[in-house]
Amino acid sequence: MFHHALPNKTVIIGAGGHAKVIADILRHDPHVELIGCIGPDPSATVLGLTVLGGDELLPGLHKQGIRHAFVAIGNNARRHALAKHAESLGFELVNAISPRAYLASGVTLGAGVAVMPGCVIQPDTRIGSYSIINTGATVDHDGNIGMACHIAPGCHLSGNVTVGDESFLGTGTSVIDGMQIGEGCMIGAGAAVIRPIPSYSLAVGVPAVVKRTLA
Ligand SMILES: CC(=O)SCCNC(=O)CCNC(=O)[C@H](O)C(C)(C)COP(=O)(O)OP(=O)(O)OC[C@H]1O[C@@H](n2cnc3c(N)ncnc32)[C@H](O)[C@@H]1OP(=O)(O)O
Repeated sequence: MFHHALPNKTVIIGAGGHAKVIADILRHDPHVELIGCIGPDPSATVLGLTVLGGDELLPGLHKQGIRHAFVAIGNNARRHALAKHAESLGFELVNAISPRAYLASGVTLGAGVAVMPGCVIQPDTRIGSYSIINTGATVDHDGNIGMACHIAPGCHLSGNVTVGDESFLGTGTSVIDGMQIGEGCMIGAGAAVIRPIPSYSLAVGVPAVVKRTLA
C-alpha cells in the first residue's frame, strides 16, 4: 500500500520577474501546490497565478493552513528580511530547484534556495538559505555561497570559491579558484574576479577592481 502525501499549499512572496521564474519551477514540483503570489498589485497575475495582495496577508494565510512559502524577490537585503519575517510567522520556506539543474554529490542547500535551469553545482558545495543561483550559472567543487546571495545568470565560479552573505554577482561574472568575495558585495556584470574582494565593495571589470565601498 503506497501513501502519497498531499502537495504542500505554498504561497510565493513576490510578484515580479523573479517570481515568474520561480513559479515556472514550482508549478512542476509534485510536492507543491501554488495558491498565489504576494505583491502590491492584486489586479496582476504571475504565470496565471493570482496576486492575493500585500505582505499583511501572510499571518492570515498561515492561520488558514498555508504553511509553505517561497520568497521570490530579487533584491538580496529585502529577500533576506522577508524570508526571516515569513519564518517568524511559522512558514516553512521551500526550495525551488529546476529539474534541469545538476546538483552533484555532497551539495548542501539551506532553505528558500533557488537553482534555475541550466545550473551546475559541483560536489561538496554549500548554498546558504535564501540564495539564488540564476539561469545557467555554475558553482564548482567545494564552493561556499552564503545566505541571501544572488549569483546572476551565466556566472562561473571555479573551485573553492567563497561568497559572503547578501553578495550579488552580476550576469556573467567569472571567479578564479580559491577566491573569497566578502559580504554585501556587488560585482558588475562580466567581471573577472582574480583577487579577493573585501566585504561591502562594488567591484567591476576585467580584472575586477573595487570602485567604491557600499555604505
Ligand atoms: C535574471 C536577471 O535579470 S538577474 C539580474 C542581473 N543583473 C545584473 O547582472 C546587473 C549588474 N549590474 C551592473 O553591472 C551595474 O552596472 C553595477 C551594479 C556594477 C553598478 O551600477 P551603479 O552603482 O549604478 O554604477 P554606475 O552605473 O554609476 O557605474 C559606476 C562605474 O562603474 C562602471 N561600471 C558599471 N558597471 C560595470 C560593469 N558591469 N563592468 C565594467 N564597468 C562597469 C561604470 O562605467 C562607471 O564607471 P566610471 O565611474 O568610470 O564612469
